[in-house]
Amino acid sequence: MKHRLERAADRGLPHVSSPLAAETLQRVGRAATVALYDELALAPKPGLVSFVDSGSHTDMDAGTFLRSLFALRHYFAQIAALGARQAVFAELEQAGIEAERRMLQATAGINTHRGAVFSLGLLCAAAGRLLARGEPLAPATLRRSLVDGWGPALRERCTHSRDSNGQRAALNHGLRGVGEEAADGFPVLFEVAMPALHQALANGLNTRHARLQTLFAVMAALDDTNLAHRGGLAGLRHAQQMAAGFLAAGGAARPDAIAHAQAIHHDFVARRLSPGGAADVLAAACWVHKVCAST
Ligand SMILES: CC(C)(COP(=O)(O)OP(=O)(O)OC[C@H]1O[C@@H](n2cnc3c(N)ncnc32)[C@H](O[C@H]2O[C@H](COP(=O)(O)OP(=O)(O)OP(=O)(O)O)[C@@H](O)[C@H]2O)[C@@H]1O)[C@@H](O)C(=O)NCCC(=O)NCCS
Ligand SMILES: Nc1ncnc2[nH]cnc12
Repeated sequence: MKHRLERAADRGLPHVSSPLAAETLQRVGRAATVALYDELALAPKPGLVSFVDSGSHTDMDAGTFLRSLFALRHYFAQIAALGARQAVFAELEQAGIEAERRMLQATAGINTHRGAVFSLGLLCAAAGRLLARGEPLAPATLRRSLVDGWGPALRERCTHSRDSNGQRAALNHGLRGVGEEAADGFPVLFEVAMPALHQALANGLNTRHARLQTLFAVMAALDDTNLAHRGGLAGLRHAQQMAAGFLAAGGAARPDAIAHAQAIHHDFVARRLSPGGAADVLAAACWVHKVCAST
């Protein structure tokens, strides 16, 4: 039985000429909504919102995220279709800005998925671009499609500074923000998260534990500007060390992995830390895994 969000996403398909391409683009967009739901549903997640609790957040809960996902249900198929017709970067950006506006309307101004609108949106566009060329979806081809299609525009965009939490954290601490990650074809996604997810599944971990392992691998490696915004450089480094400690102790394969992750969750809540960037990379990894297996 399909989830309500999946059924709603089915109706959001922009016009494309070939019925086969239309169906495939729809699947790509729907997979993004489902991947964001998968990220939300994972628990425990250090400092992050799940169906169990709101982590380090006082202004939002799982219901806020569900409303945001519902508002975004048409966007991912729309931007995949833009990618399929090799739209210029400004068109992708405009679609992202409009989606972000719908998100903020649905959440009464709370930022639930700004990073995901950007990152997963770009990945959906890269998938559309590949499908239009008749190429298969695989992690390496997706990454190449993104960099070949919009890498120079993304690099150029990084040179414009904006007044945002992420930009300020990146500038103050010399970190790589989401813009640089995107311009380089999301190295942490493709070089850390995807290998971690594949290895965990190959080792026989179930989906929940494999996603937990992936989240911690990402947290240990990513310059998550959300962590730096709330906790300064010390907060970011603390979070990275906790994640590295979890992995070094055996990670999600350890029998008491859930209890260990839960203890780190409590530590992050006490410090008001929230790795929203790592959460987005986990969702992107779930999406890559889904679309590469199903198209
Ligand atoms: C390019 C934009 C998305 C803006 O990026 P910018 O660099 O200006 O910074 P932010 O506005 O801070 O947003 C960046 C979001 O990206 C996620 N993120 C952070 N670090 C990384 C990283 N290293 N790699 C990948 N992704 C990263 C993160 O998003 C998630 O967390 C948000 C929720 O966290 P919360 O703690 O609640 O955050 P705040 O409200 O910021 O603060 P508090 O006061 O509560 O503490 C949530 O968004 C998650 O998704 C960062 O937040 C953008 O401005 C832009 O250009 N948008 C329009 C264009 C567009 O989308 N185009 C799409 C196709 S081109
Ligand atoms: N589950 C979550 N909780 C808080 N911030 C997030 N950003 C992306 N996913 C998130």
